[in-house]
Formats: sequence, C-alpha cells, structure tokens
Amino acid sequence: MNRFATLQQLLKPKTGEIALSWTGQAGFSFKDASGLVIHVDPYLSNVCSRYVGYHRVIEPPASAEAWRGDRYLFTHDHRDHLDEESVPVIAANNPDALFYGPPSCISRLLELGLHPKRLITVRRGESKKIGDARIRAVLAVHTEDSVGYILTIGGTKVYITGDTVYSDELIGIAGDRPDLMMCCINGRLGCMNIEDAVRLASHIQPAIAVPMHVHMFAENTASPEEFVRQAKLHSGITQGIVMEHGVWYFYGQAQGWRKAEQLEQG
Ligand SMILES: O=c1ccn([C@@H]2O[C@@H]3COP(=O)(O)O[C@H]3[C@H]2O)c(=O)[nH]1
Repeated sequence: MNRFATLQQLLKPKTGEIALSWTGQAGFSFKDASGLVIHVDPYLSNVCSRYVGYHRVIEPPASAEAWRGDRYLFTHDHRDHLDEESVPVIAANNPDALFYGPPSCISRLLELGLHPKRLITVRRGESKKIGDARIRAVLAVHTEDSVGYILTIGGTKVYITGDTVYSDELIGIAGDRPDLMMCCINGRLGCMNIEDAVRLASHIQPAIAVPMHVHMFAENTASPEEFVRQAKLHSGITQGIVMEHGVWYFYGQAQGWRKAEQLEQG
C-alpha cells in the first residue's frame, strides 16, 4: 500500500476533527472520527487524454486498485470528475461503497455497470445523511445538473464549489456558514477565475479558503498561491491554504489546521 492509502487507513481524527486530503484537480478525501471515508471527484486515470487531449501532469496519490473508501460523491459527469476508467475498479474493490451524484452522473455510473442499489441521486437542494455526516448538493453553474456540495463531517462544514462560474445565486450558500471552502480558480471552460473565486469567497466568508481545479492539466491551470494572495487582500478572509496533493491534514474548529504527517514525525 502506498503512503496516501496507508495514512488514510491509519489516521484517527479525534471527535470534532477531520482528516482531509486534496487528491488532485477537484478531488478531495475526508475521514471522520468514526472512520467514515468520503471521496469527492477522484481523478486517478489519464482518461481525459484520450477524450479531450488533456494529459495529466501530476501523479494520482494512489491507484484505482489501491483506492478505498465508503462513499463517493460526484459533482458532474466530465471525466476529470467522474473518472470512467477508475470508477469500475473502485466499485469492484470497495463492494460496500455507495456512489452519489446528480442524474447525469447516475446515468453514467449505470452505463459503467454499477448496480442501481449502490447509486444515490442527489439533486441541487437535496440532502442525504451518511453516518454522522451529511451532504447537501448546491448549485454549480457548469453543466445542466452539475452540483457543488456542502459536506458536514466531524463538526466541520466544507463547501466544495464543484466546477462553476461565478453567480450571485451562489451567495446564499453563505447562510450555511462553511468552515472550509474548496473553490475552482482555473478560469476556463465554465470555471471561476481567481478574481471570481475571491469575489465568491468574500460573500461566503469561510474560515479557510482552499483553491483547487489546478495543476492537473498544463493547458488548464492557474496559480493557487495567487488566489491565496488575492483572497487575503480583497476578500476579508484571513487564511487561504494551498494544499499539497495527496498529503493528509487534520482540521477542527478548535484545533485549527495541521499537516498529519508532521504530527506523526513530531
Ligand atoms: O468528459 C469530459 C472531460 C473533460 N471535458 C472538458 O475538458 C475540460 C477539463 O477541464 P475542466 O474540468 O475545466 O472542463 C473540462 C471540459 O471542458 C469534457 O467536456 N468532457
């Protein structure tokens, strides 16, 4: 087992804390004190190279074969989010896992051969309980039924924007008072650019803003450090964090943010 998968298994977040990792592009992984692992949009293959000529330039933190987790959330059916090469492998190796997404994702998962009993449709505005965690799908202005998620897990509320352009319709998400906001910043093909993401962050006011949907494809990236700089200058947010791919962190409202691997060594 590689380091990412081993740490995922070993890490034991305390009550009121989560472990989390950025797995590349729009992919994030979360683990709570009960051991529940939720993955969002894991992109592990190079399938976009074949379909749209976008070659991945960073390695996945673990292979689809080594990937483990209880629940999988998809924001939309583009292959850098719903990875049609990896999902069947993940589904075979994680026989108890369930898969969530808007109708377009459920259709794709059915085409890929996943059993209907393992698929849970979640449309914009709908919520589902997952163990002690809860997800709510929210608007993402990108494809016909694309969503973002508010994930409440281990006492933390995470807003994952999904791929979306800026829209005033997203401002209401501030009412959820998310602690963390994972926002796309690449500024192409229906995604916010840095300025838009800073504008949305200024409305949402998370404790920490985390840029994403960068570094995977050389043709479609932006500077996450620049987002953090602009967010600090213009959004009123005091903390922006550029996560390292495949590295596990801990976050809790009381404990704050720290790298899990440093803790182990220290
Ligand atoms: O199955 C796919 C996979 C990808 N694409 C395009 O490639 C782009 C990759 O970056 P993006 O996520 O910002 O946007 C994506 C889309 O524009 C697509 O249309 N269908």
